[in-house]
Amino acid sequence: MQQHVLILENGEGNLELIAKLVRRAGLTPVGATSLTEGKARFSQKDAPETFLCAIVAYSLPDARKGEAIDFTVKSFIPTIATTESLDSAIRDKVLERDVVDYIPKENSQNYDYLNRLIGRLEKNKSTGVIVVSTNRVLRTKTVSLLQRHNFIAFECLTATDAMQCLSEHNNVRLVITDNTLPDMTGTHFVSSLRKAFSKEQLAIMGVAGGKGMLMSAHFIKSGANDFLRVPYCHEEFLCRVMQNVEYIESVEEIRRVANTDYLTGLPNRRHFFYMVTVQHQKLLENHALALIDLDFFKSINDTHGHDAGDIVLKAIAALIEFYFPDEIISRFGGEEFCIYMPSITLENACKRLEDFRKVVEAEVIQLPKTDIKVTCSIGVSGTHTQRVDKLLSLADKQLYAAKHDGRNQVKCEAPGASYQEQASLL
Ligand SMILES: Nc1nc2c(ncn2[C@@H]2O[C@H](COP(=O)(O)OP(=O)(O)OP(=O)(O)O)[C@@H](O)[C@H]2O)c(=O)[nH]1
Repeated sequence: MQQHVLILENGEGNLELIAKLVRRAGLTPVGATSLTEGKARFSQKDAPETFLCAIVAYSLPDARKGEAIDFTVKSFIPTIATTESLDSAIRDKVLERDVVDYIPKENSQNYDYLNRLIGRLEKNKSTGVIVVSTNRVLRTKTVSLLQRHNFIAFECLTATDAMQCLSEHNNVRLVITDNTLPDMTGTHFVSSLRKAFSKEQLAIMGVAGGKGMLMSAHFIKSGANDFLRVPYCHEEFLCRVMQNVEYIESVEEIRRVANTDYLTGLPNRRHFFYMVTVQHQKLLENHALALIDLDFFKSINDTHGHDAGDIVLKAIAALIEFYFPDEIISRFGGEEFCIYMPSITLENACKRLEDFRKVVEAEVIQLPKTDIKVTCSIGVSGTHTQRVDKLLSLADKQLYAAKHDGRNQVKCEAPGASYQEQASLL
């Protein structure tokens, strides 16, 4: 919804540079080089809500002392102020206004920070941060800074409340905790949090006042990712928060990429095994595993080209996702997919897979130059075993039989066959 960013910058050069960053973030810049022009451009838009934020120079030709910042703040647009240099007098004037942040445009790294900040403002809307402190002033100030950056901020007075809040909200990426809590010390709280969440799953930032130098080391040794002494500087606080949240997100992204098949977006083979073994530590008696393999896929590649083959694989993956939304699915590699159904009779599994085979057979897949249809062969095993690899090799045997008997069919192992009987056939 909020696709626009209002940019009020000094000169066309600065305006274009920042507009480029905004476009790179997938947003639409609405730019002006004076306050008068900016007001006119703003009034052409429907409402402040259509603006994700405004990036506004402290000094413009017709607004030399921050009047443009006052305008955007009063218009309820989250405002990022820019200044020509790091001047402490101007910094104070900027920060006394209710801005999201301010960026001195003195070097390229500051533009990099601005770039990250624009991206964060959108992402932060779904990112939770818990602030734990009995100090109302500290809590209120911290929450207000977080909200300026669009974070979802939760206030907690005790470690127990914070634990409860964490269990209720799976969007929390950072916990900021004071050291003096009614039910335990902050450092104890950190070490107990670490039993449930690793440093890569949840960032923790300790905050404490006083002059003692040991508190930061104490927090970090207890498992905190970071520490900040109060009263803290506005900019340092926001930089640290951003850095900690970005760290958690980078690890999440690396994990996501490592677990996902790049072409279809389905979980890959390695992640499939992880999900089956972790989510179903004890495999139930009634369960089934199916291997789905496209028929004559090589000839699709040979006839229509490799890109067309990719389109077919993506189409089949989308069908699997649609028809098996609650099962564990995976692209195993090449033109082979796997489905694990943790709680189903073999008979019902085979019925569902036969229905799916018919869906694939009927599906018309659009390629750039023509439409094609494909078929698939499916092997299913429902043997009661705790070993996924055994289940897989039994399903593979059925798949081999389906291919051998003419393809485009589902083969299920004999109902009630024991694992030993099936294994002896291998
Ligand atoms: N387009 C595309 N092709 C792939 C991909 N991965 C594997 N392939 C191709 O999939 C084809 C698999 O061929 P085969 O193993 O001979 O199987 P088939 O032609 O489907 O024959 P049957 O399984 O016996 O019905 C090979 O040509 C691979 O190059 C991929 O990611 N994209």
